[in-house]
Amino acid sequence: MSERNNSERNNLGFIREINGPIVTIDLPGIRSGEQVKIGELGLVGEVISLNGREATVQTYESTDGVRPGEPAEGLGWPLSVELGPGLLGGIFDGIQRPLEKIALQSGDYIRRGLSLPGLDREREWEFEPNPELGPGKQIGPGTVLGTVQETETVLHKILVPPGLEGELTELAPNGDYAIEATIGHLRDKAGHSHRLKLFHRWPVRKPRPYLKRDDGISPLITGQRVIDSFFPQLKGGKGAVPGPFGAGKTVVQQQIARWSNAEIVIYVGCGERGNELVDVLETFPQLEDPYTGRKLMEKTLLVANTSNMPVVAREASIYVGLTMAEYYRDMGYDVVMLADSTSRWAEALREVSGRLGQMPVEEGYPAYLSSRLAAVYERAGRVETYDAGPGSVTLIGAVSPPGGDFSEPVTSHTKDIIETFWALSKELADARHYPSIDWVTSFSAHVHAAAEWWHKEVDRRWEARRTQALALLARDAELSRIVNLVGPEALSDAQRWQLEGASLIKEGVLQQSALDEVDTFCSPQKQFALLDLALSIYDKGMTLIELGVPVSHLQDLPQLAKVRRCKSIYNSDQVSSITDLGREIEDAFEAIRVQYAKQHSDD
Ligand SMILES: Nc1ncnc2c1ncn2[C@@H]1O[C@H](COP(=O)(O)OP(=O)(O)OP(=O)(O)O)[C@@H](O)[C@H]1O
Repeated sequence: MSERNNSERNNLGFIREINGPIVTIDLPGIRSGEQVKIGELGLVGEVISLNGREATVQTYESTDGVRPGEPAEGLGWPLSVELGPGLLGGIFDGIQRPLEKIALQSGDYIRRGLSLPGLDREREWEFEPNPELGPGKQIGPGTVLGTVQETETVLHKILVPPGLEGELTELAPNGDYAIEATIGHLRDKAGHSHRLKLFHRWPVRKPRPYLKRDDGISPLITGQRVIDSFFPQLKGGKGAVPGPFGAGKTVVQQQIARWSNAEIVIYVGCGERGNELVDVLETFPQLEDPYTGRKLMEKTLLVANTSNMPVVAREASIYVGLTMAEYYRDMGYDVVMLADSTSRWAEALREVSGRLGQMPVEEGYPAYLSSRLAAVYERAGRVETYDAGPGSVTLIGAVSPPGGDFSEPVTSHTKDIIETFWALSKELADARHYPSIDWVTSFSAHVHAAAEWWHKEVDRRWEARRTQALALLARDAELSRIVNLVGPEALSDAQRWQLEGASLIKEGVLQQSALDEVDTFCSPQKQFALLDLALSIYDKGMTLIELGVPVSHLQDLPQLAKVRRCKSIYNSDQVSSITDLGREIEDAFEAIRVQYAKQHSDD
């Protein structure tokens, strides 16, 4: 794996056969998973299978024009990324080449074989050594050697790379250092000295180690009501956003990137259509971090496959993103990684497997689709790091099922793996009900765990209220079917009030416009206040209806319209105004009750 090994080997061979992005090479001593350079152009590739000295390579750049007989070179290490300061704010391609630098060197179209390191070699960073360390201290993987202020808002911890352990013999003083400068020395058990730098490399397909899994509970608050209050996600959880074309996947992901309480955001655009990617690349740098007022990119990095990279390159980009996510997790940060979309990633698997002549199982996908998907999601989690407290990677994958059919293999396997499923619905999107997360087909395995947090931090009735709202929505679906069959006249007053209650939940709580300045974010306290408001009105109204008050008396109340608009009238700091409105309506209901009782006694 080390560069030293590489120079000791004769690592030159030649190309035998080319089958699109799959290239067979003849190279004695090559290892499985090794990174290779293919052809005169030096295209980037990775060995995916070995048969003696013959290796099958998956290339991440187009092999057009490359011929058998051209050279193939083994680099001696697996496909790896560079981890150190300078990642945040960056836009990388699927193999961590910095896209902006590439554009400067080779224009908008990436010249094939272009080899550029992920991290800037020139830039200097002010390193502040860890005051608790000094010569003679025993250090190991993940020990925090010191810090670098990577962006205005993110302090980058410089970690001892996994695999290194021993005695610190020297640690550099405070000062400005480029990433390749030596900032310390470590002597291992065998007496070998290792140089420590501000960065290290890590193979993308190997999950980074940590001390242990951590089962602490902390919800990822996204500020989106249908997510937080109905289908909550915990930090370190695995989620999926499946949705048909145009149902709002991008907006959901952007809202999470922007508003969630994650400290680092990694967005991997693995092979969505070119124009969408352009949209992301243009939008993200404009977004502001509402918590700091600074650019969102200060805590964000983007990985984007460019359209001139072959489909198989999408396969690597998820691992590239995940490795960087784990790296920030190891610094003790809560990271959210958005993968857009895992369907396109799976298509890359399908293409490679087809070219390798493997037996397709479902719709052309290989038998290992589900285990690969599971292995990707397995890298999410909340962990206890070696030296930086708890950290987490929350992985949220968008899924774009062809024709919106959720029974297709990628969606159905994903559903078995993840813990939160935010299913976008075409019907809701067509009705302009946003976010179009369908409350019938979506689910969260985190509800009880999240309830602990909600009950402690917000209100102990949270879980009961959530259950009641979902039951009312289910009742609404049943009643709507009856109305469609026999018309609204067939409904009793109580049933009509149930429809009214469900509509208050849908319009007053579930619908949330990302474009509304006030409503784009909703604090947990405001979320609960809105939910409680809608349900309290429903409960009180039902009591009156049971006493015989006609439903129209209640439906005519002018305050109900305000309940529907409340979400965009009051911001998250004005929760008491929402409770006041609740009281006002309660008084109005009481007046109706008194009047009704009086009428009855007069009769
Ligand atoms: N929460 C929201 N608030 C307001 N408008 C929304 C919301 N979600 C989606 N929209 C509207 O729906 C449009 C389509 O959303 P979006 O681009 O996210 O769809 P998509 O599912 O990502 O599409 P694709 O299938 O092309 O990836 C947006 O441009 C916006 O007008």
